[in-house]
Amino acid sequence: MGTKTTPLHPIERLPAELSRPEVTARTRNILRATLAGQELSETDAVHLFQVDGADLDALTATADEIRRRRVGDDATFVITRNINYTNVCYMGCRFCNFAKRKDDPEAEFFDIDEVVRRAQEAWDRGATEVCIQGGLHPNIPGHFYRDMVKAIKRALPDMHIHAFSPFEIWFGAQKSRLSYRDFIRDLVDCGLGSMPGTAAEILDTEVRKQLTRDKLTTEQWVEIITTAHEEGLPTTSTIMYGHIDGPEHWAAHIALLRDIQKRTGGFTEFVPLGFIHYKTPLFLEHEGVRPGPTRLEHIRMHAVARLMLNGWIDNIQASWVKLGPDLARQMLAAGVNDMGGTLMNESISRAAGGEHGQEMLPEALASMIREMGRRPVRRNTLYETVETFDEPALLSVAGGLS
Ligand SMILES: C[S@@+](CC[C@H](N)C(=O)[O-])C[C@H]1O[C@@H](n2cnc3c(N)ncnc32)[C@H](O)[C@@H]1O
Ligand SMILES: Nc1c(NC[C@H](O)[C@H](O)[C@H](O)CO)[nH]c(=O)[nH]c1=O
Ligand SMILES: N[C@@H](Cc1ccc(O)cc1)C(=O)O
Ligand code: SF4
Repeated sequence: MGTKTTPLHPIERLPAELSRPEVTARTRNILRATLAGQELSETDAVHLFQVDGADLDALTATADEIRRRRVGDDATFVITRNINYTNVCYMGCRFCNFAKRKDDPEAEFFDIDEVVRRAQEAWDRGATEVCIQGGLHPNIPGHFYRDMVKAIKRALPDMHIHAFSPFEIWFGAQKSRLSYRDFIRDLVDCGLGSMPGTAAEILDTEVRKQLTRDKLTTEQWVEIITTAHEEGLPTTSTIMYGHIDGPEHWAAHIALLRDIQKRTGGFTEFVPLGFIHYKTPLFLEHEGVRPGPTRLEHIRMHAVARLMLNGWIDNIQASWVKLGPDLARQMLAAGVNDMGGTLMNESISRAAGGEHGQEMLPEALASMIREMGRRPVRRNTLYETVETFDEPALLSVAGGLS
């Protein structure tokens, strides 16, 4: 773990967009240095997070080129089902409208049989993964997490269980009176396959104080993620952006993820999660909170992440449930090589007013990928190929993004 991965496509190619006279010298120099293999600094990332026009075209073309060199033209997705076993939660994150109180008519709690039933249904529909996350329900006993993992594995030994954010790990460890390490080790022994790197939001103390009362601190998030990686448990990495945050926070957040990856090598991917604002207390009750990222901010986030994480995290995922299918597809030209999962069910974005549905069928994801001139590949959670789609790619590669 922690070793730089070797590029798949070492062929050098300078994107034509870099030579256009309208591109500013600063942007051109940063992008050339990055293409030559130099690490993108936080300061330069902050600059790139704000570029427009020809500079933005040069940024996306560079991200696209680095994507091609690192992972080629395949674009992946996974058949997975979200199981949000409870929405009962008292942590009071202001950006979250998923959480409900116990006596709320919309409060939900699935017992373990129901979780297994949903996993079985997913398996019967071709899923290789279940993505399990939930609220921090005060009545959950510490052994609930291990019982759930064991019950799914008993019924479906080959199902990959991608479950429990660092915040749920914090909660479960506390309830079980175990250290993070012992709690995680036990879950791995029971069959946990990987963890979502959610609860990251913006890894900055000041921003976190405003987003949420009691959420895990930056230091605790890093400690739990690092412990998981040390125990051989891979995790994803995420950022939730477009509310009270800005370019400095984004650059520092991704630099922190890069530092962790240099030490552990445990991140499978980076997933930018645009803030869905509509029904959230954060947006409705506070002045000056932005209504999620703009289209250009989405493009810059995926592109700059590709550049900053070059050589360290090869998979940059677009979340269709946050972006919508149209924008998610466009991200494939801005550094993205993964379209995430089919999901089957989705409650978190929907509760916040998200309008992009609950499920994307494999055929729909594959045709989005083909429309961008790329080859669809169904993967498992660990990015191993499960199925390739051999129809010839359409030649109509979409043009510039800005
Ligand atoms: C809802 S929580 C579930 C797991 C656990 N309760 C936790 O907080 O880690 C999972 C993640 O959903 C994301 N999320 C919640 N509300 C959101 C919103 N309005 N827009 C975008 N992402 C959101 C956050 O990144 C959060 O960490
Ligand atoms: N489950 C949600 C995802 N992505 C999860 C991925 O599909 C998959 O579990 C991961 O790629 C594992 O490798 N993204 C969202 O924005 N919302 C979800 O609910
Ligand atoms: N994409 C995350 C999971 C996730 C789930 C729900 C969300 O609202 C956001 C993200 C992961 O696989 O690690
Ligand atoms: S983000 Fe997670 S911890 Fe925070 S309120 Fe929502 S469900 Fe609870």
